[in-house]
Amino acid sequence: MAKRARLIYNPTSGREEMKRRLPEILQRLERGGLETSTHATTGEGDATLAAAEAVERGFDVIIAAGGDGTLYEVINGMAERENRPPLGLLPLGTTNDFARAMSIPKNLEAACDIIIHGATRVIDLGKANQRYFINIAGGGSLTELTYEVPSRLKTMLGQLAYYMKGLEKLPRLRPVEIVLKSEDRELHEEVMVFLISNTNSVAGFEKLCPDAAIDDGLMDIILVKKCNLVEMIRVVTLALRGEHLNDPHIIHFQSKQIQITSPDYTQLNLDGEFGGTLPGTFSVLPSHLQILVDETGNSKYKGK
Ligand SMILES: Nc1ncnc2c1ncn2[C@@H]1O[C@H](COP(=O)(O)OP(=O)(O)OP(=O)(O)O)[C@@H](O)[C@H]1O
Repeated sequence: MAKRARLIYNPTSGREEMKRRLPEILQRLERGGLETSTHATTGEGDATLAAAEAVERGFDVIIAAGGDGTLYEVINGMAERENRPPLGLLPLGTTNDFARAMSIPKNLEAACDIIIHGATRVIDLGKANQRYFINIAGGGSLTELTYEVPSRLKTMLGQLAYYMKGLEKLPRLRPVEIVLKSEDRELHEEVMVFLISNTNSVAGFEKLCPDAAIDDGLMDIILVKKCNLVEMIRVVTLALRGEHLNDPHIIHFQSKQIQITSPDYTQLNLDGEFGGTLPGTFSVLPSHLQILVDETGNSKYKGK
């Protein structure tokens, strides 16, 4: 019997690619044995409602087509429900960190074939207060830039929009004071940024947390201590090469649960989206979601 799939797609994502390619994608999924119905998201939060509804309706597969923002909303709709079906990804967005971490190609035919093939990998999810994240949670002035870029600008300029916004923000960097408590430590620090990572590749930093594994039941915590602009640029440059962990401005450790408080008003960024403010309790939900992946981990379309 054919499986029933629910394709939740963001029509504005990337360069509105889904608007053009939907018929061809549906046909490919259908031929591969997935009877697929669609939900086009209408705006912020809609993918969360659509994903929750898809679980309730008992679909065999949920497919998130969009960027990391759409994926974040979809996992937030699924995380608290029982009988969560496997989740497939069609990466369309400006940033597809999670898809990249899972070696899911941007080539849509190849990504459809991975979904059709049906191999799954069980992964951890992160929880930040009452919300969930799949890639990374963070805070501090550096992380605020991602959700300041309007969706329309992102569609027009793609990745460039982030960098422009990032450069504009650099002179405004200021540290925040935090108290971080985990199972085995308590830190009082002034930090430029704090990151809590589930995967090892984040926003162009492919070796941000070399030890982070998506299924190890642990989060990787990275703090960048207070520093000046020149030091900050040095840390970022080292981080791009994956050589930052021994820098004196970096604190790095792994944990299952942490609490962070701050006397400063500090926004949280979850997978690139606004995620409330501190105080925050962050934890891992081990083996919480099945992702449809290329089981060889070695797609011939890799990187395309
Ligand atoms: N119909 C819509 N119109 C405008 N915005 C939408 C619509 N549907 C969803 N959104 C919002 O668009 C945001 C960004 O979406 P998404 O991540 O898929 O694409 P992106 O902006 O291309 O990529 P990324 O977030 O990876 O940079 C989501 O946070 C979502 O709330």
